[in-house]
Amino acid sequence: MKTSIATVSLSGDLSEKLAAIAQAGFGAVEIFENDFLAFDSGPREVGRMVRDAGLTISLFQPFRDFEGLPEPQRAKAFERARRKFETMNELGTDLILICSSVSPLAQGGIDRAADDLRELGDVAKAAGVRVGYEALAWGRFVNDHRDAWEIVRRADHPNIGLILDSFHTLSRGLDPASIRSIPKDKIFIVQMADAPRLDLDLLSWSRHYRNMPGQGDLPVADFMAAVEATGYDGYYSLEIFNDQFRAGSARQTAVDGRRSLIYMMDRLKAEGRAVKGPSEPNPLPPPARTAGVSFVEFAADTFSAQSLSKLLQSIGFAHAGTHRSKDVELYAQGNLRVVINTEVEGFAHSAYVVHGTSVAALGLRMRDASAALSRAEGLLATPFRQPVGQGELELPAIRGVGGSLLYLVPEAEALDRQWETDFDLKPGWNKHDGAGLKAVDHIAQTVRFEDILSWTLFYRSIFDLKPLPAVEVPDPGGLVLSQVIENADASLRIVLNGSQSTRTLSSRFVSQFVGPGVQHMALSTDDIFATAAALAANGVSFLPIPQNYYDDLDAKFDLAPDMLDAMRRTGILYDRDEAGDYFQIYLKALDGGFFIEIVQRRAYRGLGAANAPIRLATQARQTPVTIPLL
Ligand SMILES: O=C(O)c1ccc(O)c(O)c1
Ligand SMILES: [Mg+2]
Repeated sequence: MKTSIATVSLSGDLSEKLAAIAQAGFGAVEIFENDFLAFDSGPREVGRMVRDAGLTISLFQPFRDFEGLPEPQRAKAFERARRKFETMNELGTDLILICSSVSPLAQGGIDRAADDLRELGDVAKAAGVRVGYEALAWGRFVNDHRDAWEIVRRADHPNIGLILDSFHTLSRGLDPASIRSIPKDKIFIVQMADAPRLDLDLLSWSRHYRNMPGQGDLPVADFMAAVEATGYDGYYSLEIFNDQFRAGSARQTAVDGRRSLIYMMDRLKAEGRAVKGPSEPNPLPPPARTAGVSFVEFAADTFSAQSLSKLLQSIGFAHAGTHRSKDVELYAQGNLRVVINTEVEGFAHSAYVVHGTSVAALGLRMRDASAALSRAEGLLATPFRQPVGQGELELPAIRGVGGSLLYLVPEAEALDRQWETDFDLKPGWNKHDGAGLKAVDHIAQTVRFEDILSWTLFYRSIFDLKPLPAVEVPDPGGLVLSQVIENADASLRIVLNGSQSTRTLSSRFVSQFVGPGVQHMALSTDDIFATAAALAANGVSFLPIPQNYYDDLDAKFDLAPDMLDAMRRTGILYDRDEAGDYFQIYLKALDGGFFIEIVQRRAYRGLGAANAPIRLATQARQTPVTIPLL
């Protein structure tokens, strides 16, 4: 697959954009005219910069309001085109995009437009360039790729072809199947973009909310499959107008872009809907199958390690063993494994120095860890390795949120063998029921608001995880966007939270405390009342929940008075869906904002979103605005 991206998709000036695009492994770049005009080097030098970066210019664009003009504007438009063709020669590109006219002066008519393009084809031929015609979804007369194709067909000129853009086709609900019969040689380039479903006018939707294929709700895979059916073997070029991407990291956006194209093409190949060229690399292993969280690793110093250890023991964990060669302690309860790493070198130490006491790594139980690693690498994840002692287990790992690690733990190693290899373990260490906590129900990672789409794509492309519809949760300091991603049996649920307001607990966690990373983990029990009682006996205190909340619960649900009373006294929250019910209780947050939640679910599918505003308001009342030392 030949990949390209438009400069308009990224932040920065032209040289920053080119560096990011080359670094992410694209073969080509669309030069957006404004990026060129605003840059202070001439076309020859820009062309050289592009080639020095190892890139080709796939397209120069856009050229607006060309077709259907009356004289004298028509002659002027031809003259303007001639000038641009000269610039293209200096830049070193042979393809320009003309988007369908929005000019109030333009006149309609398929033949009139075809005549204009045929005549322009001769000018283009003389200049050694080609012209691609694209239907803007809001074009005055031409706003459907089928009409654009008919114009190109009637123009019948070798230097005039069609440009397809998934957004323009799919935003108008046009059936991409109509692309299948277009001869591939007449498709000069294919532009790709997805978008969330929004009830907006087409132009605003397109100019602000496009996103990477796989990040939105449009049927981009069907569009791409239709293009593949023509035998097209040119560039897939991302053209993403997005306010967040314009403000974000160019390098990250570029990597996300390449990841999205690799992911889409891999999906099509797996479904037998893509043409496999002889030069195509081997397909990736299928989406990596997950089976839950196998362990959670904290980075700490010796001081914070003591408080963490106390906290873990107060919620029923037992100290299970000590690493044979490293300053790492293991705690266990049920199927839960938590390690505290106080090494003064290596990865966990760097994590501690940068983030303070925090979750530095998650172990994910994988059905096939080595296949998972090669899929992750194929999707541009950063692998991580560090030296292990002799005879110690080396687990494949990749970088995740905030530079933390995701260890890919082979299922067979996950519960016991991993620890038996590297740790001196206490007898019966893995038979400890403690307070009845069994497993990780979900892990919540707080990220910068602008990065939610990026991490969602990361998880869903590499793993067998699917995003649920994102929800907005009110915090007293502003709204928090919450995106759940889970596997089919919900044995792994990851929540990504991010907020545009600086005053929410989420934003404060990212900007004042840990940075992007795990803000809370929810542990499951089969009897939340017994677990809460055991914890209370150990001196654990819970987040106090307002009485108003319980009065409302009483009004909403038919709960046994005794149970409601016990919930009221303890601070247990409740929710119900069609499938079953859900109980939650929160421990008070640590200084850095990290907290533990305990849940009991009976077939319930969600994460208690209805209760989140109550919890956030209570936490906000409890969280000092000062910056504690970690
Ligand atoms: O928003 C626009 O005007 C615009 C311009 C050029 C394109 O290729 C496009 O898809 C949209
Ligand atoms: Mg376009």
